[in-house]
Amino acid sequence: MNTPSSETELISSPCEEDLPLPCLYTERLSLYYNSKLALQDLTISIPKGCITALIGPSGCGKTSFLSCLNRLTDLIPNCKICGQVWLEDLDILHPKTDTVALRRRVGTIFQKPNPFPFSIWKNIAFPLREHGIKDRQRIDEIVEQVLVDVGLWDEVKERLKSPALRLSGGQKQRLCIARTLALQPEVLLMDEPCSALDPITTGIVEDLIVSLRGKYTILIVTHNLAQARRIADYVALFWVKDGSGRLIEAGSVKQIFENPQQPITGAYISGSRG
Ligand SMILES: Nc1ncnc2c1ncn2[C@@H]1O[C@H](COP(=O)(O)OP(=O)(O)OP(=O)(O)O)[C@@H](O)[C@H]1O
Repeated sequence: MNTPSSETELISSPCEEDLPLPCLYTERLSLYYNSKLALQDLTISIPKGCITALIGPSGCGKTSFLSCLNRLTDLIPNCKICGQVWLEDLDILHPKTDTVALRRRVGTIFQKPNPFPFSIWKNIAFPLREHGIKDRQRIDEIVEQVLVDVGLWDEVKERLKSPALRLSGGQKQRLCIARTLALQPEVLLMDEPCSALDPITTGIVEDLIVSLRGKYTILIVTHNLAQARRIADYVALFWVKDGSGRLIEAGSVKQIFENPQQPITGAYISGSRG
């Protein structure tokens, strides 16, 4: 996994040679809100088919980084990005990049489950129809498949027409993941997907995320270091330095937790900083 080569004491991962091919790649990515530099010079490659956890204290730019990867930043007034962001051979920041197609390839799961105020079935059918899939039998097949994939089918198959808002928090989050999977993304951006869930439900959603490894490239923002250690293959630590968010260190989960190269990383994972 690449790390920035600027003067900040950043290093390359010793296991770089073993990394799977990158799916996403940023080079000297910086992000401003008005004149405030929120992310500075971030160079990283995200391995394909793996789970990469983004960790770091509040305000260090983890969510802002995710927003660059599917151009949600376009929707934020006075937000400006420079540098490069690639999804395989797609130049994400190119003005001609089709953001609707991009967001289909790069799906987002938010902290708070946000099902539509429709039935369980329609939560999945609606985006499919919006993307041109109109055949009822095909829609039914996809609804069943993605609900099976997220482990929800047996729990809801008798009540597909009942309101999604009546589901429990964990079921809602799994439905939101199913809704995203229905559009066959390549990348899943998950911004603290378990932070609104109790520990048992968190375990169910974590098992689901692990089951998606290999089929999707997953980036997960988490404040839960134990969760990062349990489920991630790779970890990237962000930190605020001189007022802007930086990438401090990125590497395999084993390296970051057992042999961190940077003093800040060691302090953060031991709980003495952050
Ligand atoms: N829309 C916005 N307008 C102005 N500043 C913003 C905006 N969104 C985020 N920021 C600022 O950018 C910095 C990075 O925020 P961001 O939400 O990306 O950090 P984070 O690491 O995800 O934090 P947390 O862990 O608390 O969610 C913070 O200083 C935040 O206040």
